[in-house]
Amino acid sequence: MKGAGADTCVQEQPAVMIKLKDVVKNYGRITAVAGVSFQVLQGEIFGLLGPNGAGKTTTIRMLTTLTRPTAGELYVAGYPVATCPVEVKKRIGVVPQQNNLERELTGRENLLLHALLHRMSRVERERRIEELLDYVGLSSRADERVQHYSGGMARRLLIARALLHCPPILFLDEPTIGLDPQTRRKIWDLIQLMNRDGMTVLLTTHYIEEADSLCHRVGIIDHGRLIALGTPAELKERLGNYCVEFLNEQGTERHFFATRSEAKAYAQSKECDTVVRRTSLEDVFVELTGREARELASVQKVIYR
Ligand SMILES: Nc1ncnc2c1ncn2[C@@H]1O[C@H](COP(=O)(O)OP(=O)(O)OP(=O)(O)O)[C@@H](O)[C@H]1O
Repeated sequence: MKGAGADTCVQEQPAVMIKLKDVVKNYGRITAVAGVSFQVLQGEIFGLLGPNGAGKTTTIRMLTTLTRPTAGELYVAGYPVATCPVEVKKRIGVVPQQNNLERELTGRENLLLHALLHRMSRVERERRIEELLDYVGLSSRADERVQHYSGGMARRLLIARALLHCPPILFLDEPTIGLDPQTRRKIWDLIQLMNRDGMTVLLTTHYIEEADSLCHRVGIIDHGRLIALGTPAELKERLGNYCVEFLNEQGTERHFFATRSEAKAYAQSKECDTVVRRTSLEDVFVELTGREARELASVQKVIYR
């Protein structure tokens, strides 16, 4: 017989905040998303990684009610996106890849405009705008026009705008693209801070090393298909935790091993110079997609006006 105490100690499962089931999106003859299924749990930072044109933005657009899927089901905060778009919109913040701030308005005015669209009361919006300007470090520049903002400042304002109505789920499409390393680090710190405050985060990125250290789980998407899903540690382990790397006539050759001693033994058997190192998430990405993430990041289009 179960004691009363046993019932009170049952651990609650974290809620599923984002769910996709067999989602397809066609644009005419182009299949942008080709049957993707995965879910994101409450409090997770989930990274969607993939080369250009893999289908990441399309996936975010469907989840955030901007594009309808051709087939499949999407749920956000427990609501079906197809039939409850208003309920979904109330519960999500979206940081788009493109800077769509009002350039002629100041940072504060941009936030005010968004607060009015969300029908926030005067008291609430005034409090929340000040709070968020402080949170993203823009209080002293809040009354300057956005056209004078740097790329990093604009990105921080986009994040503040997305958080204005206190959504429990945040979508960020390439939040650090085109930013210098210090600014990128600041944005990632901010994402971690928001996550510590309980927010569920789904983001896309080309900076694989950042996803490696920040995302609890990642999904790798290529040609519209999810080709790997797991924690960064799980994905690296599947490939082999140690890598032996050396140059041949065609370029860099990499071999993966479960243990350091196996990797070292292999390296010693080679006659050329070799490097033995821990496997990175970028190795997983390159092995699965056949493309170098660094090359992809360097050919990104400039997206800030
Ligand atoms: N509105 C559209 N009309 C036609 N084709 C589209 C449209 N939007 C996206 N596509 C195509 O769908 C595919 C997936 O595009 P998507 O923008 O989702 O990729 P992505 O992974 O976000 O790429 P990136 O890293 O470059 O942002 C691409 O082939 C793209 O050209």
